[in-house]
Amino acid sequence: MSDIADTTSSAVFEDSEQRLEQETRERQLEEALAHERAYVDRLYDRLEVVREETREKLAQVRRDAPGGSHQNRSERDAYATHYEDRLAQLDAVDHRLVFGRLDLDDASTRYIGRIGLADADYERLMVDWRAPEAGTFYQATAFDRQGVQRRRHLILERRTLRNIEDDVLDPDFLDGEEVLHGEGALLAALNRKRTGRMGDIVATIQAEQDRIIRSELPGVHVVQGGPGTGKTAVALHRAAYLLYTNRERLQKSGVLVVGPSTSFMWYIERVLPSLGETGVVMSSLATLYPGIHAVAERDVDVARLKGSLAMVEVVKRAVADRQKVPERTQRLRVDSSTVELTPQQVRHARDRARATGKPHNQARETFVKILVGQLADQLERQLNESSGNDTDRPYLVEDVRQSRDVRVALNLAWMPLRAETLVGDLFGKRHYLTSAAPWLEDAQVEAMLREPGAPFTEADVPLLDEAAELLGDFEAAVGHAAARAAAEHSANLENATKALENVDAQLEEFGVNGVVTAEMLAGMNRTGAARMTAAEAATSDRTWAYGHVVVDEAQELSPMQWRLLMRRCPMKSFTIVGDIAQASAAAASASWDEALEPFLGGRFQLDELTVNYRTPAQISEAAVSMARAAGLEVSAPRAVREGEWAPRVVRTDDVAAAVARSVAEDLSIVAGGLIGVIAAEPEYAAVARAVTEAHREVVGSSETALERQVLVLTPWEAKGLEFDAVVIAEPASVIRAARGVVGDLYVSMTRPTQRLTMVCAEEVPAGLEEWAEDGRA
Ligand SMILES: Nc1ncnc2c1ncn2[C@@H]1O[C@H](COP(=O)(O)OP(=O)(O)OP(=O)(O)O)[C@@H](O)[C@H]1O
Repeated sequence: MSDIADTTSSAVFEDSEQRLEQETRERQLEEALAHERAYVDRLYDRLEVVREETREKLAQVRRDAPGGSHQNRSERDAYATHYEDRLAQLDAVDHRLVFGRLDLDDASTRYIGRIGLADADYERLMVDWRAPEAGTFYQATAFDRQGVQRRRHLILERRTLRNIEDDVLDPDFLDGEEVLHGEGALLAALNRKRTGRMGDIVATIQAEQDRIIRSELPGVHVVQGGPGTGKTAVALHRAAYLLYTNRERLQKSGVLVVGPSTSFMWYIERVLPSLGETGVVMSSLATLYPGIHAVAERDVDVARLKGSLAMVEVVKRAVADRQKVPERTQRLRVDSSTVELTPQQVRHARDRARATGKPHNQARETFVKILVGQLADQLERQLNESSGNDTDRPYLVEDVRQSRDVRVALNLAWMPLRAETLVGDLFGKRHYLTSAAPWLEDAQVEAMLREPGAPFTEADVPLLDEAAELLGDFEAAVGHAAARAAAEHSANLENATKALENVDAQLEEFGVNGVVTAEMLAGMNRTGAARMTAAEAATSDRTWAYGHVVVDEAQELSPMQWRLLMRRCPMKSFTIVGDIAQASAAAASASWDEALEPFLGGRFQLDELTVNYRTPAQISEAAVSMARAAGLEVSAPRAVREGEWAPRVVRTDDVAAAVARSVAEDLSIVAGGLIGVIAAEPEYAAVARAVTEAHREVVGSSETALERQVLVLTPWEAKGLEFDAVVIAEPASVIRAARGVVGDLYVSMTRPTQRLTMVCAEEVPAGLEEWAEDGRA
């Protein structure tokens, strides 16, 4: 009895002790929250002041009367551009402005946020996450404190501080205080419902990711990592980091971010603006050639052929084929006379033009000049013989140039060409293709040929680029309008340079040099009132040399696509992220060495990411089991979350209907979450119809609207994306559509953050048997 009484009283005692501890913790948390809220308010007040000052300066610039010299106008434009960009940046960082605080060994504190802020007396209030002093926020650990005693995560929702989360690295720091814990900043971020748009991860970048983000600029960094390891997030944050640390250089030359598809670019397009970086060019593989929006290449054999480096020679031959020597001597009328053009003359002129080493359209000038000169000689001789008088040579040359017969003959031999015409003809007219690629088998020729005028495909894009390199500038070759524009541009450039000499000194007060370059100003002048950023200028210029290129889902690139990208960045400064195991494009390489060797030799640095932040462990396990059963080598990253739901394999006779039912279930379970329905070609139409009929108001696709709660996508479109729940229609068919390779199914299975359902009428793919349930009616 007394034992029981003892136990009870000690339990009561423990209970009250625990309650006391709990109360102390809550009080300390409230006090800390109150303190931090006051600081957060101070930061927002300061942001508002800086914003107001910038607005005022912009208004002032705009108030200045229009007119004045060209140089004055350029100067004003430069200021206006700068203030507009600064305002856009200040607006962009408003949401969750600050997210960290460090307490350091020297008893100082340091707040970490999206930008740096100082008060009116230049006292630092907040450090930009990219500044060297912010590095320890991501890197310090209990084993390697780097002078950090406590790292505090400030968890904001828009402007409001909701919670704090402490990592105490030095136990002495606590001095009787409790460690304050919330859900955990990382888990809170990972458990958030997906919106369909990727968000930034500045507040919770993990140490292995931070090391890659902050690595030095030069050279090529390849980041290999399994699904969900944050490759995309890391690549985009690295772009923001590089823009911050190499602002002067990269703002002038620009940064290009390349991803596989339009849906993927749409998914990631808000990350950099949310980090205050707007001047980055984003392009899918379909839009890398200015002015062309290519369609998918449906035939995998054709994609493989067009992606191979053998195409370099094919394009070269296709251009050479357009420099033709006629079989017979031609008689050409020039006014009332007739001159003769022999095949030997044409061959000789062609060889000399080729020997200039200039591109086709520019070498043509040499070709034309030689032949016009020779024909003028003939004409001169004839006229001198008949009249006995000397004729005026310049007039004769002009007569020859103007002769219709001469123009036709020279054009037939060496026509100025656009890349679009060359590549369009190459696949539109059999004789061009068989002449340029005599090694092709008949079936390959048949597969590559298409209706003349058919749209260009993604696999054509590098060929267009290759052709454009060999052909040179078409406009300059055919008309003088372009030459005039170029002269005007160079005059603008001169004015702009002068204007900038004045502007630069004054812009330094922002600590930003070369925000607007002479090139940009000249570009602005070119487009009249419309202002043009380096990014905009770069987008329309195929020959633009970017300062850095980020390639995402890089495992998909064909050798020809790599060749194009290398041309876009002659400095060879790249961040390349991908997962070789996820490759599905026909012309993709089997390893990073194989992909990059032809362009870089072995000169690249390979880093690896090892933690999966997206897919719960249970779902990852099923995906890895399926991949390994099919013999696909996958790196299986460690999942940070266990997950609430096991993956389901539902057996059915009616795939489309069962998919629609699963979507209904997911809609009710992950209420408000995002649902991805993934179907390969054969099922796609029926599935899209069934899902749309059942959930009309919330369904979208890449063809209709991506901003919907339920998206129906092909495996290719789903690449790189993520959803709260994923329903895969007929996995066996996804494998078949990828010609038996399970990479696409593996990618599709690793898209969910919470739930995965696979609906099968056919056989359940090997490795997934243990998850199969019989849902047949
Ligand atoms: N440090 C982090 N903090 C918070 N979220 C993170 C972190 N790292 C990654 N994530 C989240 O994990 C998810 C997966 O990241 P991401 O899409 O970059 O991975 P990935 O490696 O490119 O994936 P995949 O190759 O499968 O397309 C995203 O929602 C991303 O925001």
